[in-house]
Amino acid sequence: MALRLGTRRSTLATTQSGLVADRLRALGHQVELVEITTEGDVNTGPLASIGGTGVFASAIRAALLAGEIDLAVHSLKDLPVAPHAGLVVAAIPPREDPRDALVARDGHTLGELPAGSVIGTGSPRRAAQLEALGLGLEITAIRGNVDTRIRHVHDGRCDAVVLARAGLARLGRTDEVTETLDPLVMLPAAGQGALAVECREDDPVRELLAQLDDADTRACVTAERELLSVLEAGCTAPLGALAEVVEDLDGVELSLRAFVGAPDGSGSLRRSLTGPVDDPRSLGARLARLLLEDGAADLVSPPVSPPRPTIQEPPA
Ligand SMILES: NCc1[nH]cc(CCC(=O)O)c1CC(=O)O
Repeated sequence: MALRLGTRRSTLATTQSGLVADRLRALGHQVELVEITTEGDVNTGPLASIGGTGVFASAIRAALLAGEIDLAVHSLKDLPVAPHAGLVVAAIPPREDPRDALVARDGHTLGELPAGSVIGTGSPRRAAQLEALGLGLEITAIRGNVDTRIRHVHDGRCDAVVLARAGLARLGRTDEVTETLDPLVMLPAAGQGALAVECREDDPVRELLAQLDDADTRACVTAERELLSVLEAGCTAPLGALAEVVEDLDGVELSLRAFVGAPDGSGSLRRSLTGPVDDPRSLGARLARLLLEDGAADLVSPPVSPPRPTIQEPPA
């Protein structure tokens, strides 16, 4: 019997699902794609107001638990960090380029865009990092699929947009990229560029899917997601995180860099640490604690002003 792979209908989702289906077919399995409509596809309001990026995953997870499909492919960055009861991420295949990319008018790089240029992004993380550069760029909120967002630049509605390079690569659109943003300037979302292959926890298909897992990618995204989870940043908070397997004088290590910004661009923090590749969780947690010690909590959720002391009326 063919494995039923549940996917969202967007071109990016079906392309990503197709990549995983092809890998499974190459291992000798039959796979059929089952299209599922999610709330995030139907509702075009700002993501934050319709439940965050988790809206993309929830309908698909329900179909998995109901036994309507056997596996699902998610963009890992859209998958909530909390484990889902009854489900397991059976494989994290090799990651695509995790960096963000600029698509700007006239082939411009970020540095070439004059002050006052309009940058379209619906991502608080991208907006906060653009603000932090202090270039006088104007951020305007946009949503929509990759094609729609690129069209905003060709239409002249935006001078530039920022997109995940991985999405553009999978769709064969990297020719639109005018600058791939160095992580020193723009840290990607935790898990960006990576896919998550999910199935039911007790399904034997789990073993088969595990063959698609890439150990280095899993270590990197585990560190990034642990950081996210400890910071309790939630899916729309301005947080960037990138882990990489690096080789230094001591041998192979995991390097983790993070950015936390205030939603209004009023402040930001960048920190980095390295740790052993075989303990990515500790690295993520350590960097999260360092950021918290240095004031990240005030950026992630600005402290509410303490209630004014009230004068107690003496009992009558
Ligand atoms: N939030 C939408 C989304 N989810 C995954 C990708 C791109 C692919 C990836 O990051 O793996 C995108 C588009 C984008 O951010 O430009």
